[in-house]
Amino acid sequence: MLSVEGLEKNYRGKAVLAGIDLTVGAGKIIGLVGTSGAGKSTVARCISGLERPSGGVIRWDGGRLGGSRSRRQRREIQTVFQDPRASLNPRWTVRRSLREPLDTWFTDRPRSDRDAAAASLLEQVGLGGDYLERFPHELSTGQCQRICIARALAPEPRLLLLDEPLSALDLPAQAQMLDLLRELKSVRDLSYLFISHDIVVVSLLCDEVAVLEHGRIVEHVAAGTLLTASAHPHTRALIADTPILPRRGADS
Ligand SMILES: Nc1ncnc2c1ncn2[C@@H]1O[C@H](COP(=O)(O)OP(=O)(O)OP(=O)(O)O)[C@@H](O)[C@H]1O
Repeated sequence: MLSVEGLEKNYRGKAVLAGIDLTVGAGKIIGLVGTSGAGKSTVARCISGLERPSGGVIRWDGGRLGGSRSRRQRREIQTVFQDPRASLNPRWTVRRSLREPLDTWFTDRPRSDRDAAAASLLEQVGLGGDYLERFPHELSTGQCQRICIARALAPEPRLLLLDEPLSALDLPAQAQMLDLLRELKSVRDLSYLFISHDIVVVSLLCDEVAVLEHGRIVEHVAAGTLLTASAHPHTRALIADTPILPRRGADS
């Protein structure tokens, strides 16, 4: 489905991405983990078309994803960003935020179908119809992120780029969001590129994980063995820096 080959990005002559190779197959959840500044969001912005790569090739179903993209290419890859409040228009009700992508992508569908689709999207992200008339300031950050996910799902994408979607949320909301992402993937035909600085979260959600350090992928690991059998020193350092993991030999 998605393949990234030798992706490079320079900002003012400084290499931020130095040859990234990444594949997201159908139905897969691929994690991209790294510390702040490693280049994770730059990868997402290049895939989504917000940034023009300095080198390398991005392919979608074998076809090149360049600067100008087909309507189908734009519809099939959607992004969810880190800060849900910044992603929503504060003056729009939830109904309007959900109708906007439906009206953009499905002008051919009757208005009643688009109304029904907005209500259905809301239900799929675990919020009832009484949220339709609310504004973002009347919602929790977790509820705002659910609306952002519903908006991303509205165009019926095949791939979601999830760029730190949990980092604005408290721990209970993060756990609920992980459950929601698993559920959505199982009921819709979706793949995820899940970007996070949190190695525990990626190990819980993903099938495979790429570890990014200073714009290079230093290791690709099966998520099931990420915390126990990863070999690269940077991955071990990320694990060691994670406070909620019990330390071997620590006082109990
Ligand atoms: N538009 C830009 N112009 C110049 N430098 C940039 C630009 N965008 C990102 N950078 C630099 O590129 C590097 C990677 O940034 P990026 O946002 O991709 O990292 P990240 O891993 O997503 O970090 P974080 O988790 O903090 O967002 C950083 O050093 C950043 O300062």
